Amino acid sequence: MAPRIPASVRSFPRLAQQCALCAGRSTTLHAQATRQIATSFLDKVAAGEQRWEERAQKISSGEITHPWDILNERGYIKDVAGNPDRIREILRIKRVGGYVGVDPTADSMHVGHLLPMMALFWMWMQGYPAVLLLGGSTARIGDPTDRMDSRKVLSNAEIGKNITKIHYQLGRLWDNVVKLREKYGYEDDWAAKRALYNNNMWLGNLTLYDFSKRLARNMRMGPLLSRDTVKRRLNESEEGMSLGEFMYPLLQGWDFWHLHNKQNVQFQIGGSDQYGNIVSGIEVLKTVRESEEAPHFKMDNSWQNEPFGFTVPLLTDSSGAKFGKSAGNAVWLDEFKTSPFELYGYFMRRPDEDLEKLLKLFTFMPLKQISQIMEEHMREPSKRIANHHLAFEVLSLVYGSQRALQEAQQHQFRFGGELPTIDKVPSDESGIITSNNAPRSDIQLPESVMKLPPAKILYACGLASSASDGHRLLTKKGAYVAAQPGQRRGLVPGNLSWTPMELWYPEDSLKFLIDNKLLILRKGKHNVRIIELVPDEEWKASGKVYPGEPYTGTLRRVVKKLKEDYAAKGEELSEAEIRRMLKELKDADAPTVANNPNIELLSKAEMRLKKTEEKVEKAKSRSS
Ligand SMILES: Nc1ncnc2c1ncn2[C@@H]1O[C@H](COP(=O)(O)OP(=O)(O)OP(=O)(O)O)[C@@H](O)[C@H]1O
Ligand SMILES: N[C@@H](Cc1ccc(O)cc1)C(=O)O
Repeated sequence: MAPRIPASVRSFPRLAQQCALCAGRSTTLHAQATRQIATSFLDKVAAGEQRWEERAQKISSGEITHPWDILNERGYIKDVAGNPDRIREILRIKRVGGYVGVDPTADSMHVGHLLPMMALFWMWMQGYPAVLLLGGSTARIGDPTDRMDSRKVLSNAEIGKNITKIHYQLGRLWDNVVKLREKYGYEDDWAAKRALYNNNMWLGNLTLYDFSKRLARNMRMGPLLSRDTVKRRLNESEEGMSLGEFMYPLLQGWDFWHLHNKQNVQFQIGGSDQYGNIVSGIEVLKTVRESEEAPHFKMDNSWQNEPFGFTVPLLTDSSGAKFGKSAGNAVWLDEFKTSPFELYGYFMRRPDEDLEKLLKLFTFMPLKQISQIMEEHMREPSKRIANHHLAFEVLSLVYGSQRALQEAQQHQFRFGGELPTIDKVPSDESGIITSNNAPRSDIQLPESVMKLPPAKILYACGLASSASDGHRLLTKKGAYVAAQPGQRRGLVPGNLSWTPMELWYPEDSLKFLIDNKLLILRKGKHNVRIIELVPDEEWKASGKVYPGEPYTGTLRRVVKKLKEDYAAKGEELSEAEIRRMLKELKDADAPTVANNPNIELLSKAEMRLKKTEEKVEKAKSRSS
C-alpha cells in the first residue's frame, strides 16, 4: 500500500507555498515538491504520528499519565493562559511544540532561568518539540515588565558578548538534557525536535510595513494600556515609558507567531512575571494569523490550533525576592561568576522543607525515586542526602555529570557506597573539547594584538598551540570569526553567525571588531574566545603576558630576571656574565638558547618557564 501523506506534511508551510504556485495551473511544481520529500522521511513522519495516536489512546485509558498532570504534580504550573480542559485535549491529540525565551541582557543565565526551561525539557522528554529562544533583538529594548525604570541601553559589544555566552550555555544545556534523558530511560522520539534560535533571525528583518499591516493595524490599544507595568510607568514614574518598551510584548508576540507559523509551536512557558507577555503573545499570534489575506496561506484557526501558555512559579531567595539579574541576587550558570563548587554549595544549603519541591522542579527523577530519597533524607537529615542528589542533578544539567561528580567528591559525598552513573568525557590530554569542558571563553588582550597576523591572534588567544599551528588552522579553514557569513564584515548587532578566517592582512582583522573593542573567534564546535581589547598600557600594568607576545620570550624574561635579581643586590651583570650563565643553562638543558644572537622568543618554552627559573636560581648560587 502506498504510504499516506500525514496531516502534518499536508500543512507543511513550504509545500503549501509550492502548491499555491501551481494552483489552477500545471501540476509540475506540485509533483516536483512532493517528490522532493523522500519516502523514508514520509515513513518516519507517519510512524511518529502513529506513535502519537497510540499514546493519545493510552492517555485516555489512564495507561499513561497525562503530560499536563505530570507538570502539575511536579509544581511547574502557576498561571495558565488558555482554557485548561482544552489545553489538556490539545496536548493529548497533538504533538504541539513549545518555547521559552531568554533575553541576553546579562552575560550569563542564572538558576532562576532554569525553571521555565525545566518545564519545557519535561515536555520534550514526553515527545513535544521544544525551542529555546535567545532574544537577540528583544534584548536591545529590554523587557519592561515590573520595572519602574528603563533598562540600560546595551552596546553592540555587550550584546555580542552576552549572546555568544548565553548561546553556548543554552547549547550545553541541550547536550546535557539529552544525556539526562538517556540516564532516566525516557524515550528518544525522532519527532520530538529540539532547537535553539535567536529572534534576531526574523525580528532583525521585520519591516515596518509588515509589522503595521499584519499586526499594528489590527491590534487594539486598550489591553496594552491596561497592563500593570504600563499604568505604573505612565502614572507613577517620572521617566515614563519609551515606545519601544510599550511595544515589547508585541515583539515577543511576533516571536510566538513566527515559531507557530514555521515550527508548529503552540505554547509558551515563562516565569510568573511573563504572564502578561504570554497573554499578549497569544493575542498577537491570533491577530497576525487572521490578517493573512491570501486564502491559500491562511492557517487553520480551529480549537486544535489554539495557542496557549503557562507560567512557572518564581524561584525566590530566602527573603522572598525573585532571583534575577536586576535584583542582584543571582546564582549564575557561568563557572567564572559562580563556581560549580559554589553552585553545588547553594543547593546543599537548601532547607529540609524545600527539598522535595526543588527535587521535583530541578530534576528529571521520577516522583517515586524522589519520595524514596526524601524518606532516606528524613531518617538522618544531617547527612543531607536529598541536598546531594539535588545538587548533583543540577550540576549534571548545567556542567555535565563528570563535573557534577567532581564537585560531589569535593563535598565528600558518599552515595551509600554507590557512585552515580556518569557519562565519560574525553580526557584533557585528548585535546577534544566538548560543550562541558570548553575553556574559559571571555578573555582580555591588548589592543596591539590587532596588528598581528591572524595566525598569531589565534595563538595569542589560545585557540592555536603556536603561530604555525594558527597558520595551519587558517589554511584548513578551521577557525571562524563572528561576522556576516561569507563576508569580511562584522557581526550584525543581535546576531551570532560565523565566517571562516583566512590568511588575510593584519589590518583586515580590524573589520571584525565590534564597537572597536570586541573580537569573537571560534575553533571547532565549542571552543570560543570572546576577546575584549584593553589599552596596551592597561595590559602592561596588569603584568599579564599572552602566548607569542613580542619581547616577552623566555630568554628575554630570564635575562630580565637575572638583571633584576642582581640589581636588587646592588650588582650589575656584564653581557659576558649573562652569556656565561645562559650557556650554563643551556648545558643544563634549560629551554633557552644561550648563543641565539637575536635573543629571540622561544614560544614553546613558555610553559617551562617555571622550571627554567628554578635552574637560574641554582646557576646564580653556584656563580656567587
Ligand atoms: N527567579 C526566577 N524564577 C523563575 N523564573 C525566572 C526567574 N528569573 C527569571 N525567570 C524566567 O526566565 C525567563 C527569562 O528571564 P529574563 O531574561 O527576564 O531574566 P531575569 O533574570 O528575570 O531578568 P531581570 O531580573 O533583569 O528582569 C523568563 O521567563 C523569566 O520569567
Ligand atoms: N521577555 C522575556 C524574554 C523573552 C524574549 C522573547 C520571547 O519571544 C520570549 C521571552 C524576559 O524578559 O524574561
